[in-house]
Amino acid sequence: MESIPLFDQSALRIQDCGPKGRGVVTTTLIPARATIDISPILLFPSEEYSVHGQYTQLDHYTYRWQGGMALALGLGSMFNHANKPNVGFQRDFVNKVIRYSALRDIQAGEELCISYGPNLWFPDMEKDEQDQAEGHGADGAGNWSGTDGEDETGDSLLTRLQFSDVEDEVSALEKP
Ligand SMILES: C[S@@+](CC[C@H](N)C(=O)[O-])C[C@H]1O[C@@H](n2cnc3c(N)ncnc32)[C@H](O)[C@@H]1O
Repeated sequence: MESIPLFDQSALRIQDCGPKGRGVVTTTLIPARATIDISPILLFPSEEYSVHGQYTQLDHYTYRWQGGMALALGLGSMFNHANKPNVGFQRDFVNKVIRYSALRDIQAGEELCISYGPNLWFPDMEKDEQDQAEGHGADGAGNWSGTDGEDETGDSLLTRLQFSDVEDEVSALEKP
C-alpha cells in the first residue's frame, strides 16, 4: 500500500444542513480539481453485510466495494447527495481509500455534495430546495416540472470530470 498524505481540513465545517442532517460546508474557496479528502475505508465482507450491516444505520453510509460494502472513515461519510454534485470521488480498491476532489470552483459557504446515483433511498431535499429556488415544483400527482438544467453544465470542466472520473462511480452508494 502507498503512503497516503492527509489534508488540512481546517477550512471545512460539519454543520446542520436542515432536513438532510449533517453536511460538509467550506469556509473558503476550493479551486476546481483540488483534492478535498482521502478517506480510508472499513470493508464489510458481502456475507457479513448481508446478514448484519444492511439492517443497520450503516446502510445509509456504505459504498459498493470489491468483495462487500465499505464505510468511508471521516469526511467521506458526511457528504450529502446532490443531483449536480460539486465533489467527485474515485474508489481506490488497492489502497482501500476513496479520493474526493472538487468538480468546479466551490465558493465559501457552499455545501460540498457528491452524487449517490439515481436511485435514492430517501426523499431528496436538495432537489426540493433547488426546484423551489428555480420556481419549479411538483403537481398534485407528484410529477416534477422543469428541465434538469442540462445547459447549465456548459462548464466544460464539470462535464469532463463527470464523464471521466465520476460516471462509473455514480452508483457506488446504491444498495445491492
Ligand atoms: C452518507 S449520509 C450523509 C450524512 C448525514 N446527513 C448525517 O447527518 O449523518 C446519507 C444520509 O444523509 C441524508 N441525505 C443525504 N443527502 C440528502 C438529500 N439530498 N436529501 C435528503 N437527505 C439526504 C439521508 O438520510 C441519507 O441516508
